[in-house]
Amino acid sequence: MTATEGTKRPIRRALVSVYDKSGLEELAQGLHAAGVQLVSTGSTAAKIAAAGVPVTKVEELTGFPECLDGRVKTLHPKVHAGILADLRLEDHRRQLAGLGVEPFDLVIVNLYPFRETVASGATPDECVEQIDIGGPSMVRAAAKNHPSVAVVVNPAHYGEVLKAVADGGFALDGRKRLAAEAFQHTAAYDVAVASWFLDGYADDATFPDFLGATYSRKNVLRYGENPHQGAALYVDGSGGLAEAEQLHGKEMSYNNYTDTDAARRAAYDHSEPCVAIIKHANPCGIAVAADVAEAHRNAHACDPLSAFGGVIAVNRPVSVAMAEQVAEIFTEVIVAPGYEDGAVEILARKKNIRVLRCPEAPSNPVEVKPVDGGALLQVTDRLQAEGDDPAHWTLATGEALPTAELAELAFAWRACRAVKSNAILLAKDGATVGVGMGQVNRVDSAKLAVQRAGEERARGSYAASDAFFPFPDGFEVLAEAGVKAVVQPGGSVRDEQVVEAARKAGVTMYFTGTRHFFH
Ligand SMILES: NC(=O)c1ncn([C@@H]2O[C@H](COP(=O)(O)O)[C@@H](O)[C@H]2O)c1NC=O
Repeated sequence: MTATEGTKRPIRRALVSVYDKSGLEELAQGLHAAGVQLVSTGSTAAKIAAAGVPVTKVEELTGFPECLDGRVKTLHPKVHAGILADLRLEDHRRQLAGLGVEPFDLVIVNLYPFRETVASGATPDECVEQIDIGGPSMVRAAAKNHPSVAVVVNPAHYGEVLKAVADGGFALDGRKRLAAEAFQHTAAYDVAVASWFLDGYADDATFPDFLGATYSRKNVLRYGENPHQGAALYVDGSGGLAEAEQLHGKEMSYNNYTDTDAARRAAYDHSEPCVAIIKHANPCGIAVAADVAEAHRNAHACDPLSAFGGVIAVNRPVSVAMAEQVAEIFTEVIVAPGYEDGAVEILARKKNIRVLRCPEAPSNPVEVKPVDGGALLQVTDRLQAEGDDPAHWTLATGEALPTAELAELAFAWRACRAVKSNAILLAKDGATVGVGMGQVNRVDSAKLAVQRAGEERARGSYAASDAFFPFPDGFEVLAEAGVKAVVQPGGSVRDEQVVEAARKAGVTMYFTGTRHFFH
């Protein structure tokens, strides 16, 4: 560190203009007690004065009234020259003196609550009024001029400010840190405003011209997908898994997050109580039932070998009965919208299981996937297509299924979506019994599903294929195993051959007209 970097700049004059007035009185009193002169805007100044602290109003400084409903308050050369003068330069100091402008050493600003106003459902005009103009201008000016000025955008730092003032001011590294935070603050603010414009005003809003997203680091993870990869978790402020409350267990790992995300995606695809058990982003079991304990038993029974060390997601609160079952099985993570009284304590008998509460269902309307040099944006697949409703399926061959059996096939279809392509899934009694995932041809996925189910469970099961059968061979594997019915999108140039194979085998086949690749 050079002498200049270590040298503190004393704070004698501060500009304070804050929307969020928490901690303001204590701050103003502390600054005043340390001999700092305060200059402030409208209601900030009023609150400071009410706390018994002398304060100069910005309009007294500028000689120009705050006007246009607050659209112009601090946008004045007397304010901005006072913030932007590089006090290391003799020439800037001389110019300020000539202009009769006094410099600011400290700028404390926080902005109009634009995002909160949008979230409240306010009208476009009300939202526009909450686009702060003067605030970001001061923040950016002060942050640019961090060699001379300290800028504070977060009331959580007021204690640190008072301490620094008492200690002779901030050193350069402290001012730089505050400046970086200030630019992050205004950047995130501008992204929110820019994104809102696209949503509200652009005609092709689904695929905006500009894709802006800002994240703040929540925590650094031990490592990434592999131990030689560094990793950290970032949040976008919308809640969800990234901000789930951890009620017990070891720190979440990178792979825990990706598997938990996949598990929640699978569990929330069903409206009945559902449990999904995931390993390496693929299901080792998904089941729906009258209650979560039964759903868990059935999901676990699908593939108990693979469920060892799995990640469990539930779309309902975890009951005590379910917690007792889970506590018997080595489980990496369990995530649910809530837990019955006593359930967490039961789960916590195992030291390492990570117990998460995440009240909201997954809700991202779009998915962004990075690719080299850019990103792909797509509308999230939420089983929202017409073909996801059995009422819209086409009977390709065989006897139409009675309602209860059609529901079995519909469960298989919905569950199949959670399986990495190529996906073949066998289900019985509202539970998966055999899952074939991630193969580069559909025949192998079918073989895997049948092999995992075993002869007995495969016979009479209901099968789903995430995409059409390009040839009859994949279907024939299922027919030989004795499946009762198959649902698949249809649409292959060889559909006729596939349907003919089903007809010959006496297997009912439905077409959905909808595909659910998942990569
Ligand atoms: N227009 C301006 O010149 C201006 N200067 C500061 N502000 C904002 O006004 C707020 C503080 O105003 P008040 O002290 O009246 O509560 C702050 O959030 C600050 O960011 C302004 N408001 C909006 O742009």
